[in-house]
Amino acid sequence: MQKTLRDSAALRWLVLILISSLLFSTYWFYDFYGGIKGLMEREMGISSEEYGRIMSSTTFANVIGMIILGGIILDRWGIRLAGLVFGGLSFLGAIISAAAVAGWFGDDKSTMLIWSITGRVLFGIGMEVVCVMVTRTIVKWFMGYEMALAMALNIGFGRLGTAMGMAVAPDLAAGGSISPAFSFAAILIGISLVFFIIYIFFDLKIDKQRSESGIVTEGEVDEEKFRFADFRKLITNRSFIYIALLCMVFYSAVFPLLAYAPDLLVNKYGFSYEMGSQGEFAMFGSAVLGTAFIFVLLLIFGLSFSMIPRSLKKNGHKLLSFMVISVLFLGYVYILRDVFSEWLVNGPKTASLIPMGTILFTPIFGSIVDKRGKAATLMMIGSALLVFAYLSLSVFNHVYLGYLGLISLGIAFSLVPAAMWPAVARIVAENRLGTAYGTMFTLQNWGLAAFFWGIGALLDFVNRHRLSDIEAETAAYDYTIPVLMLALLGVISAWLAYKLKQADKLQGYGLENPGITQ
Ligand SMILES: NCCCC[C@H](NC(=O)[C@@H](N)CCCCN)C(=O)O
Repeated sequence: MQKTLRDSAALRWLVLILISSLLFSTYWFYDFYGGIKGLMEREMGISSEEYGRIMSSTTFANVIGMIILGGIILDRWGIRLAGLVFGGLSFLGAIISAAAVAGWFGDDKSTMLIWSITGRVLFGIGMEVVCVMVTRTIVKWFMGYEMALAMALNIGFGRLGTAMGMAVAPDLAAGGSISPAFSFAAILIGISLVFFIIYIFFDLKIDKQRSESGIVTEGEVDEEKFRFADFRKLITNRSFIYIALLCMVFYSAVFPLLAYAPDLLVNKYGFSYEMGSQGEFAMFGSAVLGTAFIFVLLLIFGLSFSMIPRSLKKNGHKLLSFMVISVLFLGYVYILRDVFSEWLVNGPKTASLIPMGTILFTPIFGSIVDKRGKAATLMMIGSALLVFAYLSLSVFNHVYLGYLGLISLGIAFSLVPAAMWPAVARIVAENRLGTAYGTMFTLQNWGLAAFFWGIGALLDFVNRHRLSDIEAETAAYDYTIPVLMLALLGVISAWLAYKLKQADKLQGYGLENPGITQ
């Protein structure tokens, strides 16, 4: 068969980097609010419920079908045009939000609130369709190759955006105004759109090659009109129903919590919003140096290890690698103990370690799905871990159990997405993936709308007798009930993953089989 651009590994990964920049910037904008919740409340004069309303507004247009419409448009217009239009929409929404908090439309609370919500609504439509578009692009380039790993790395870029947004936003707002944090996040989206424009050249070229070699092209996909019968077939497919419901319930338990996690740590365990005595830059410097050091050691280890002849390695090499990597990791923690001791008492920085951890774990689990399969089982384990995480963070009060809860949450947040998104591409044909992901994201947005707002509203409600003390900073929010409510979502997720495994056995999509076929 004639080769196309996607048969070159280097080009596949380059394309992944180009399109993932959009995920990095839009996830940054989506999640950086969590790092400055307290500051936003003080500067804009809003309550927890109103903060929840702004976060929840990201989903307002999506709950009434905007992503499905976006997915259908994507399936008809193709990646290039849809990417530009919806990427541009997310940029516009971000600019409006930034202008709102800068007081461009007026500096009274209700004007700021209305325009912040307007910006988030537009941003929400754009970012979700961008996410569908990026996922479909990965399928186009990686199907039959390392698709789960590519999706996991792509999610890793997004998580890096989430983590950095949460961790850096308080520093950007440190001058006493939240406005720079908003402008910076909006500019990032603009820069990533430039990367997407570069990608368009590769997309044009591969489509030309695919049509020359008789493979179905974007153009042919576009010509196929969206048929309602396809949509009906999709939403009556048992495996698709379970995976879509799992997507809704699982993400409702995770994304909203991230928007409150820094505040939870500050209020429950007495963490702070400010950094300690050592100074940001000294700490940042030692973190970068320490990380560079560990990479050099790993490189030396990798190189010397690859020189050992195969016959000598046998089974001992796995144990040896594990031991060396553990020692290096402990050394890393030891060298950076000052950095960690300051970070682990800071709410936004500690919370940012959750998405940060997933950057490492999601590709590891993605690679396992590629090579060994077990996607449905991994989704069950991930959901069960969520239950443990939320019990630790709600009914118990010990800070070490809190850390353990955060680690479990990070692992769950890596396991389920790493297994879920490639699994959809097994259940649904490539030219209907836009509609399938769009449907899943719509359900997900229903859940997010309820829980982004619901946590804030419930928080205000269960703390209603001490709201004035909380405002005067003489009392703290009690997060027990809102987090316990999320543990229940974990139980439902585990059940849905189990039902998915059963449905797959009947329908034979092979979700438990390895993904690499070429
Ligand atoms: N290849 C990407 C697959 C989707 C990953 C998934 N993203 C979503 O669910 C988005 N609808 C919402 C993103 C919100 C960002 N905080 C994910 O796991 O991130």
